Amino acid sequence: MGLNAVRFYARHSSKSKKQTRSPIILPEYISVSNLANLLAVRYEALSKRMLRLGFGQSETQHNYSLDRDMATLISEEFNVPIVSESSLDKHDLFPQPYPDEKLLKPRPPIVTIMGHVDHGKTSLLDYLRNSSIVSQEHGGITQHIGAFSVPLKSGKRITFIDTPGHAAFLSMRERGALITDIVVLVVAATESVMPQTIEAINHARKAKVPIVVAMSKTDLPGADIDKVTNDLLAQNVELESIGGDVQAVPISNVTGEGISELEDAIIAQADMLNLKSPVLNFPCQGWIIEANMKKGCGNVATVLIREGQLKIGSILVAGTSLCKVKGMSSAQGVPQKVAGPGSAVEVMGWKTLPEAGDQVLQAKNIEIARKAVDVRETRIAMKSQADILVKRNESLEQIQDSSTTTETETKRLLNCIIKADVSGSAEAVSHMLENLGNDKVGVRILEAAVGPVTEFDVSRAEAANAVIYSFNLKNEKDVIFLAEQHKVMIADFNIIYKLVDDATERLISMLDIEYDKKILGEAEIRAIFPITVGKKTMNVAGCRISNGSIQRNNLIQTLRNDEVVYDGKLSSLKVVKKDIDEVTKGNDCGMAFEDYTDFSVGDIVQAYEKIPRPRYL
Ligand SMILES: Nc1nc2c(ncn2[C@@H]2O[C@H](COP(=O)(O)OP(=O)(O)OP(=O)(O)O)[C@@H](O)[C@H]2O)c(=O)[nH]1
Repeated sequence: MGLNAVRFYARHSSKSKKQTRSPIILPEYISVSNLANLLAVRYEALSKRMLRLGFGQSETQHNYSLDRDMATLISEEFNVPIVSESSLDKHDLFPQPYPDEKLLKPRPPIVTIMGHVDHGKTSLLDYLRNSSIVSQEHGGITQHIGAFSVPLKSGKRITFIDTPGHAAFLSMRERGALITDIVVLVVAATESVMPQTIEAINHARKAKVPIVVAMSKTDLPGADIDKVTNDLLAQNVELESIGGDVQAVPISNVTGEGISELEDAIIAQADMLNLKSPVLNFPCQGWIIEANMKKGCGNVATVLIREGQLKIGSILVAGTSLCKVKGMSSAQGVPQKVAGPGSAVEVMGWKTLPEAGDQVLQAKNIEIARKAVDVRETRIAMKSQADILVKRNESLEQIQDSSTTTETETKRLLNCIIKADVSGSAEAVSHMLENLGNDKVGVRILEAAVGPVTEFDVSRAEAANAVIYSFNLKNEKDVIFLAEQHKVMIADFNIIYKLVDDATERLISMLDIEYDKKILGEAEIRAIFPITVGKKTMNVAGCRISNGSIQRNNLIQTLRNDEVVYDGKLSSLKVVKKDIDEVTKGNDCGMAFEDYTDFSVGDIVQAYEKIPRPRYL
């Protein structure tokens, strides 16, 4: 039933009621029996009330899932106030809008390197990472934390994400985490544009992230910059050298030639983007780049900071993970006390492992963080409950659908569940059954699966009025017994054509029986006599038998101008005043018909027998 109708009934049925119960939170979907639990009423009481509200019988079943609007209306009927799920939001954490432009400070660009396999992404990242160590005071061994920053001579910095290009970029973009400001597209000048180059271009374009091209392997013979330029043009990437707006820098990851120019190009692009973030007096916000368990450190996660400053002791929430920052270190292994926008730091202190792509938000204190985690967990639980309910409803509907639509106006369907020894035979059986039938009857396969018939198959078959075809299987006695109890047919076969014959017979038996009429005798109505039976007067047809004979119990039809005007039975057959069983050709008799007196002189009365026509597909 429609929501408006329910609303109408609810409005008109509820007297002014005072809400007395403590409020409940309704998920997006809830089953009828779960709603009964939540409302603390018996299922029977709830379904009764629902029927009164105008819900259909099927909508009051235990497993039927109600959407939040419906459940709210019903709950109101029981005086139970509802707290909307959105009220959970007030305990959650959300990214803060940027303050006044004047309070924003320039931040380093965040760069992802993408490109075709073997074109030099890793080599470029290695070169950049090594150069970052060399130029660091506390130089040491770099640790892989998923991102690192390269300080430049100019004092500026670039942060590179160094998880495998495509995967990281895509998974984060899918989660709505647009972390990257610029894509460096590595194209080997020896090979030029390749399929993954095009893919990377498309990803960057979709995400509206500008590209800087790094033409690698220019130290090798065969490097052809013009070809790369033209091939990129064919992909609508117009390089500056031919008047476009995309910067391209020839580099060698082996000699390091061109790499500082590439850094300059990235900075120039970043300047155009005018990347700025709030730093002071703003909660720290960022993204999880990687997370793992580290021996001696517990759960660690790399946080790429976009806004604010992260400090030891800060409280963070990412997804449903909570962290009181115990320690931080850079990709160069340098411990950090404070990290600002554009920095990637490995953070210790996570209670549980967050996921790459989770947004990181700072909470003012641990209570606020805990509440946020709580509401997020509640939301996830509600979502998964809703998903389960929706799935359950779908399968319920499917079963109901299959049982109710077994007989459609146009075609009757034999519902079948096929169980077979191997998938090949399950497929073969379903293929053959699917092809059976005609425009009036056919087979609907609810399931074709491998393995013996289960209790679930039996209950499903019962609900859907289906036959279970079991092919080449030994079924358990318990299941066979259960099927017998529930009058479910398990048709067992080892030979496929016998199975097909069985299904064919079942289909044939579903066809309507059509009959031919064999005329046994014929009479003409020659006069109409009124007779008195008790206090009633009724008309009787005076007939003469012109052909064959007419018996008292024969099926009778009356024809007028060759059209059947009556089809039924005699209520009496008399010769003179005597009841008689049969009158033969040439004799006169009086006939009265069951519920029919509208006959006329000249009508033809025929006695007939119904002969069923043979049925076949
Ligand atoms: N001569 C030369 N060799 C390079 C250059 N860049 C990369 N190589 C070599 O090319 C091969 C592939 O380089 P990688 O950096 O592993 O390429 P990749 O794009 O990271 O490859 P995947 O990770 O497999 O996608 C390696 O043998 C590198 O040494 C370059 O600029 N010049």
